[in-house]
Amino acid sequence: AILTAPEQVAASKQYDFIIVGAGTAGCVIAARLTEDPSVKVLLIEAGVSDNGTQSDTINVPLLAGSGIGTMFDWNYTTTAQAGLNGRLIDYPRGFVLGGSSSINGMIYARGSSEEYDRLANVSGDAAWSWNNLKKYILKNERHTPPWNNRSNVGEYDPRVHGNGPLLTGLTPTVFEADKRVIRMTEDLPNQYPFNLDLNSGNGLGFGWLHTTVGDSARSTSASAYLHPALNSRSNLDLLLHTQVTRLVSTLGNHTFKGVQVAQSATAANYSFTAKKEVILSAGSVGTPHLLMLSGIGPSQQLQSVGIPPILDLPDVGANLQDQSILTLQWAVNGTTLSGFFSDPTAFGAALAQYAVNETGIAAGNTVVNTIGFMRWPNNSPVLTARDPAAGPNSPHFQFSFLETFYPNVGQVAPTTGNWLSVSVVVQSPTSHGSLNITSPSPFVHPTINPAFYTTLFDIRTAIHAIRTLISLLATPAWDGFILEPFLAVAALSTDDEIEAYIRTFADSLKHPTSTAKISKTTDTGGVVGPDLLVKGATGLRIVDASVLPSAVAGFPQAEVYIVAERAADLIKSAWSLT
Ligand SMILES: Cc1cc2nc3c(=O)[nH]c(=O)nc-3n(C[C@H](O)[C@H](O)[C@H](O)COP(=O)(O)OP(=O)(O)OC[C@H]3O[C@@H](n4cnc5c(N)ncnc54)[C@H](O)[C@@H]3O)c2cc1C
Repeated sequence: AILTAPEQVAASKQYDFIIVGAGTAGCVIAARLTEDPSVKVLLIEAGVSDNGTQSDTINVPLLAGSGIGTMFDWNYTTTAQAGLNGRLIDYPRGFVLGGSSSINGMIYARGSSEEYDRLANVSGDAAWSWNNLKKYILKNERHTPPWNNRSNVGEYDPRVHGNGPLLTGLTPTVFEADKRVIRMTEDLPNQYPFNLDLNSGNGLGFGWLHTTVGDSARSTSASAYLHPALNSRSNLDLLLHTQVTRLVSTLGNHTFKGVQVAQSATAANYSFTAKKEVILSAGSVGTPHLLMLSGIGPSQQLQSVGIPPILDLPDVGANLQDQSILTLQWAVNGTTLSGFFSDPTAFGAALAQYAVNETGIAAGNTVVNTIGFMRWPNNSPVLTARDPAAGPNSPHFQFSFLETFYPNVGQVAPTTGNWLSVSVVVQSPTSHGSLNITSPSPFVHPTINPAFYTTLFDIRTAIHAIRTLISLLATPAWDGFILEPFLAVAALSTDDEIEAYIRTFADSLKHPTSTAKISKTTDTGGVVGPDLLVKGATGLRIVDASVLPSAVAGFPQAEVYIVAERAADLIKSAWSLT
């Protein structure tokens, strides 16, 4: 059942599990646990439905990205970023069923197998390794053809895709820039190798991008997992528009099987108790915030804002990692989507066509179809002290090829010409920030400091990536296509100039992780053990991006889905469920 107010939860109902957050991970857990008809689950989501008047913003692939800053977003902001000239950065997180999977950029790239092997090493549990996770990797996702049934032969490896509920696919339209990327991999395979499938565990090279688009619509954790379960099962209740404000320690000790909820700062509080476990899936911001509100975290910090500490876990909120993004733009000779995006009539016509029969440019992934993952050369001095990549076959930086002028913060897109933008991402940053609590009120946002570009490695890697990109676009594959760089790009020559560009324009890629990170059972640090149970607590597990040990070697949503699939089995096995 879908409930919209806490008083609708029947007092007589005894839930086995309470899941906090119907986001990417939370919907997977809710759907998998309720496969056992004997289990009763209450899923609590602070945000809104994905099936309302503005749900096109979520569902129409062309509109990906436009949920940012709307009612579907928690609308967080970072602290002033010392590495970005003191700028404050918008920090979106999904405030809607499906969580961030409903407002994200839809890229589905599992990345390097070494990422998962690192998870196994850090947690001391070999079951988290790539090879041992194979079942869950395939259980989550399914490749589907684009709306126009364009053949994808040679653009992906069907053997590495499964038969799961989440739909993914490749672009319905190939652009000139995509052809040039592939030609470059044919011309210079040693420098720029072709990667047949970025979901195969091979984390390096250039290839076609899978996005979470299937049947002409965005596929989310809610559309793929939650709604089918809600539609067919009576053992799952979803409580919407309701924030969990505190975890309650039921026995007056470290057993956290209760939650307190409210619909606003002034509304009444209600409490619910789980018979078996509370599962926190509130995301890399929501999860550490809620732990701290409940007295679980760095004791001194909690005391300083008037929260009585119950469980001292200094790593709650610490270790925040994120990846940053900026773009460089070139005028090109050939049609891109620049004209389409600057023509409201054409844009409107595409949406009108979509409304009629879910076809056309609005029905598939559009802006970015090809991507490349690269490393520093292995003998680079910058790697001498420590290589932060997940392993020797994992990337340090990444390029995405965007079929339009993609402005950096504060830039305005030219209204004429055809443009190619390439985004530059430092994939394995060494900067670490933190998330801190400033008030005992659950309705006051925590402070979020990703600490972008506060290490020499990160700035040197971004400079190296930009230089690599400029020389990449000078290879023969791009002849006759690239006309000239945009003004701000043309001005880049010295390292100082490139560094200034980075600090002026870098933004968040919106990939925060590690604020409740996993560690070995025997480690004193970390927040959860290999079974994702909170260290020192009973009845409390965390399943979301916050447990990941570091910024991911691929794109995070794929890993979150995979972790959640295995976590569901861990929970089932702990309680002998089917
Ligand atoms: C704009 C944007 C673009 C992105 N682009 C990509 C991309 O292209 N590819 C990719 O792989 N990743 C991308 N990401 C990142 C990716 O979406 C996230 O890493 C992933 O979805 C996180 O999943 P999660 O389960 O940890 O959290 P979420 O999916 O964010 O779920 C957390 C849920 O908990 C709810 N919640 C929080 N606190 C409470 C509370 N106290 N009570 C009740 N409910 C609560 C939230 O409302 C939300 O629904 C992007 C993210 C954003 C925001």
